Amino acid sequence: MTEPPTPAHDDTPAQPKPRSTVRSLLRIWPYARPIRWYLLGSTAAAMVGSLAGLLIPLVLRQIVDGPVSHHDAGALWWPAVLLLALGLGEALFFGIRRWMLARPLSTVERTMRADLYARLQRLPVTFHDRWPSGQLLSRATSDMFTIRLFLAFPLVFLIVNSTVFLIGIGIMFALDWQLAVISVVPAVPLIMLCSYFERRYSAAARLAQDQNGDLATIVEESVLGIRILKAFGRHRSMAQRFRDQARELRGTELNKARLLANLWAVIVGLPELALACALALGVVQVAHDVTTAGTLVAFLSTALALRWPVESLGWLLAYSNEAATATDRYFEVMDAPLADAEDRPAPAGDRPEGHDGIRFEGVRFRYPDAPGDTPDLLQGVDLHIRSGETMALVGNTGSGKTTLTALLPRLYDATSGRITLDGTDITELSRARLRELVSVAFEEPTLFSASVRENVLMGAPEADDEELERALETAQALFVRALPQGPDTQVGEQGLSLSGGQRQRLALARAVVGRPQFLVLDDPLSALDVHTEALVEKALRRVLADTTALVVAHRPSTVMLADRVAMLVDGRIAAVGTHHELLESTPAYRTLMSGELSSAREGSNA
Ligand SMILES: Nc1ncnc2c1ncn2[C@@H]1O[C@H](COP(=O)(O)OP(=O)(O)OP(=O)(O)O)[C@@H](O)[C@H]1O
Repeated sequence: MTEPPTPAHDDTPAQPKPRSTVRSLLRIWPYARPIRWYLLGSTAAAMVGSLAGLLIPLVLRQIVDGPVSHHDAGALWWPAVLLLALGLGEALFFGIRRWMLARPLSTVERTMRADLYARLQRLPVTFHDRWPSGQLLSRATSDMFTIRLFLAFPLVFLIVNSTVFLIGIGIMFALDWQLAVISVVPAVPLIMLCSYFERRYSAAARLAQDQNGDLATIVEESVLGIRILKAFGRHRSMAQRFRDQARELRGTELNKARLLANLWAVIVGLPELALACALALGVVQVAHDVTTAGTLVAFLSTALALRWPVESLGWLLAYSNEAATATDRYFEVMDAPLADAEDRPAPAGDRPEGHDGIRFEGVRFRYPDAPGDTPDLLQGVDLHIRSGETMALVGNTGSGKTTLTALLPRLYDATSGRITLDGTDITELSRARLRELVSVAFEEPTLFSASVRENVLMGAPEADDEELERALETAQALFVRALPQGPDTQVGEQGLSLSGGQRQRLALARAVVGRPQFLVLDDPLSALDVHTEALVEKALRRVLADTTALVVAHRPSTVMLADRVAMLVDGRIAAVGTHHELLESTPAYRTLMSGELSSAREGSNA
């Protein structure tokens, strides 16, 4: 099993902690509360149906001690009609129980799932960095299903069956206390066994559900990365990984089945043994006229009617346990802390004043799961990007350029130091406001299963067609016009496949459509051919003229878009200046640029 929750971080528990099944299940109550009357009605219907079934043995006693022992066939009519009515009543009320709950339960499931999705959207990137997507997927699907099923069956039947069991035992004591004592003796070992089983089963259930999540992660990764897997001929090894994971899950499921089978054997076996003893004693009692044959029949029928409540106990306990585990897994996500400012109301006057541009002051950063013995990735970055200026950010691979740009829209929060936009600390802005001000285009352009228009207008939902057109023009994404339905063509996973360069241009259009005050571009032209790159650069210059921008650059052509260049070395800004100044003054910059130049040349020669 991969460790969905990583121990080092506080928003994910290291290992499933020992927990109380009841306490876990109680957490579903806020969701179940709106349908409490349906739950109550359904429980009442099941109770009436079960009690109708429990009355049948008493009618049998009347039949045996009356018409049967008196050989009076005529007197059989009414008891027979009563038996039929009780049978039909039992069936009818069980039907009502099912019918009452179906719709309300699907509402509970929908609400819980919607809340989970909303939470996932609000949780910080650090959370998503450490949780495999399959784990989240299985929480949103199979765990939700388990919880719904718990509310539909085990919850209702744990209440109904326990009540029916107690009433049935009461009837048995009323019929014959000696036989009843013999019948209830197995209850003591049964209770002890159930508590032992509960502990073992709960650990196995948790393991199985986590392994299910891991399996979902493998499926998801192989589907998303199918091209890479095929290109590198790795589909067999991936299939082997899947088989290994599936085998582990199978082992855990078999262990669960074994535990359940053992419990079931005892739950069924012990009462049968007790019943056999009661039957033997009952026959002796009837032979000595201590009790009537009708009473013995009624006693045995009641004992047999209680078989289902007792036998179902194992299944109900097992299922309740799985539901408790599913609830724990659900709330692990719901309880994960949101980023600080998410919960903070936006302060009044939520708008930076002045024209100070972007300032990084002593900014330090390390990823929460970075090994303890490694130095901070950013070790005190000081950088001032003047208002209206475009600053290129260069540095070796892995030096932290992307990370530094991710701090601006607060995808991650700086460990210390501060970042200001026109003089306002970004932590004092609401995230919504911050993300209106700062627009980003990442190196990996992600498109969603939606139309081109929807994908681009994510950057400014209220923008009109004219602005959309302008953004597409700026990003040299006019290929959109030639798509089957123009900007309304579906793209992304469920739609038309676009080339890397086309996707990158749409991502760029998304970043510029809202004419943002601050623009962050992470190597925005890396997937473009030389000709398109020149066209995009030309249009981009116009956009950059009106905004304050930080552009991660790997190629000299991208560096040329900028007014000045900052060089990131060992977590600090080692040099700032124009491209030509740095070429003259900074040997490391010269090396970096000549490296990039030669690799660019190699690339274009290839
Ligand atoms: N989400 C993450 N969690 C932990 N470590 C990360 C994460 N993202 C990046 N890193 C690490 O941080 C370091 C810097 O990564 P970053 O992507 O910022 O570098 P970069 O300068 O943009 O590199 P490149 O030029 O190759 O794009 C790398 O060592 C990387 O392994």
